[in-house]
Amino acid sequence: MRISVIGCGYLGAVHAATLASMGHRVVGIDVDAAKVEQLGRGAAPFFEPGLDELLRDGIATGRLSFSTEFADAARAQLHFLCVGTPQSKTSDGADLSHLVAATEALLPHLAARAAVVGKSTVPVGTVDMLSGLLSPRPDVLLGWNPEFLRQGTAVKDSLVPDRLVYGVPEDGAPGDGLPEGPVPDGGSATTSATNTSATITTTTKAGAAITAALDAVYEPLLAAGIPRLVCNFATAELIKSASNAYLATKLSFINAMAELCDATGADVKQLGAAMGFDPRIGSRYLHAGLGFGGGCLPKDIRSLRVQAAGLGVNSVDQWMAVVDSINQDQRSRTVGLARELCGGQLGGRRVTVLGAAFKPDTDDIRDSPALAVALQLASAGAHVTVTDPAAINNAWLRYPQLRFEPSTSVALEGAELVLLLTEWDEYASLQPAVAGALVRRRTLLDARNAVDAAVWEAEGWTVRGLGRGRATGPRGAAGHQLVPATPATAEGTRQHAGR
Ligand SMILES: NC(=O)c1ccc[n+]([C@@H]2O[C@H](COP(=O)([O-])OP(=O)(O)OC[C@H]3O[C@@H](n4cnc5c(N)ncnc54)[C@H](O)[C@@H]3O)[C@@H](O)[C@H]2O)c1
Ligand SMILES: O=c1ccn([C@@H]2O[C@H](COP(=O)(O)OP(=O)(O)O[C@H]3O[C@H](CO)[C@@H](O)[C@H](O)[C@H]3O)[C@@H](O)[C@H]2O)c(=O)[nH]1
Repeated sequence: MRISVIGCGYLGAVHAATLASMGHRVVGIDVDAAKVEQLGRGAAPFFEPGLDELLRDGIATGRLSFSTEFADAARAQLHFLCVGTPQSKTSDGADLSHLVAATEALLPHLAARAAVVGKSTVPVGTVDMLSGLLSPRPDVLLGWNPEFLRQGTAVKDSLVPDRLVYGVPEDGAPGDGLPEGPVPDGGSATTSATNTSATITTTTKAGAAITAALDAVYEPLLAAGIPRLVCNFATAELIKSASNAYLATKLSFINAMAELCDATGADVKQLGAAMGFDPRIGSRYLHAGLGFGGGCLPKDIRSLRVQAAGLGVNSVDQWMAVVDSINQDQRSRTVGLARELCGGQLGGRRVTVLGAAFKPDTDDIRDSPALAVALQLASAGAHVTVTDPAAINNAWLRYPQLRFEPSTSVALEGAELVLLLTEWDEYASLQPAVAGALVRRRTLLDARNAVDAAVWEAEGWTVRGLGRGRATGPRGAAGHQLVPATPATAEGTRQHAGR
């Protein structure tokens, strides 16, 4: 099928490349000329394992191209909207201006009976709003197909997703005005609902047509048995928001338990592992630490809050507020622990931060917990050096006030405190003896609970994690906590009493 992908960022570029790998002819459209130029050369404009190869293959076969011109999407039978829906600059809600702009720019170029399918994460009601924008073209199909890929594993997640969700028009809903005629790519107008028992059979003509079109797009995935659920627009919009809200809830739950572990001497790693053996709970997203960041979870739970509050659903509003607040607290708790490990005074201390990306295997620094902590340490007067295997350029462009160093070894030189804030493999597997020879004081705040503290302590390090009980230090040694330059602050004492 001829397909366009509008918006070629972390989601769209991967989506375009994987669709081309499935045999479709794909044109990616983006307003960012530099990004388009890079993608057109088969080079990913961001760090995503496996993407470069997929782009190169797609371009070499002639099936994949990129452009800044919406007119180049005119031959596509199906258009995927993948533009950003960031947090609004003026509220906690989602900024839908990119979606509106992209839809308006696409409108004059839509072929007869083309399909427009959104993948961006949106608040409930967005599809109805876009349907209004597309009303001059009642022949055009509209659907919503939320995406669940994770950065760092985006290629694999796209090629082997857990499920496919199709939001389609229901009886009488906007977008159900499909006139008589063929549907894109010769898809049948009857819905085949054999792929999953969870499929809701749609009876509307437009619903059947968009389902058939998406079935044609995802044919190899459906053939491999990937579950596919067909539902109305509101359900599709909410499935995505609810999924991210649940993941965020699980993370804030285990991080709240980590605080309880610190207050009681329990160990959150053992606690999470033991809980995870229960299949009703599951072990994933129970890794306690500095908390979640990125371009998705934080803004999506805030958007959900705003939606729920607007609808008078206070339970969800309050729930998300607590999840967000626990997550933010992990950052200030980490700064407080750093202060404590520096003897109550961060001013003038040489601190090395390992990690700038919001998680390993990406260069994305959107709402990065690591950088939020680094900034707080710097504003408290510490001399902070940040290192990261992939995200230094992005971080430096965004926060030129911080000092960045690409080499881990150089970054560690002379450090009085090391903070492990993004658990890249190369940090989790650092040799404590090697690192110990570089630093001034062997004190590690492992805010991702990534290293084996006992191994580090055996090399003379004082190691502190989140939720690992009380501070540990090398056996038989006095430890390496700094003597307070000035008495510990009231804030530090209050925050960390009982740990
Ligand atoms: N990043 C992920 O892992 C992921 C996963 C699932 C869903 N999502 C959702 O997908 C959407 C995109 O997220 P992202 O992380 O790829 O964002 P991103 O910022 O990396 O990419 C958005 C792209 O859209 C382009 N763009 C903006 N306005 C445009 C316009 N009018 N026309 C054409 N292109 C335009 C930007 O230049 C940018 O390249 C968001 O709604 C996000 O919540 C993201
Ligand atoms: O046990 C864990 C797992 C994750 N995290 C943190 O949680 C955040 C989010 O991680 P992850 O979900 O892997 O990253 P994303 O790429 O942001 O993916 C989420 O957001 C995407 C955009 O909506 C969705 O498509 C994905 O399904 C959803 O997992 C990161 O800061 C991680 O460090 C933890 O602290 N502990």
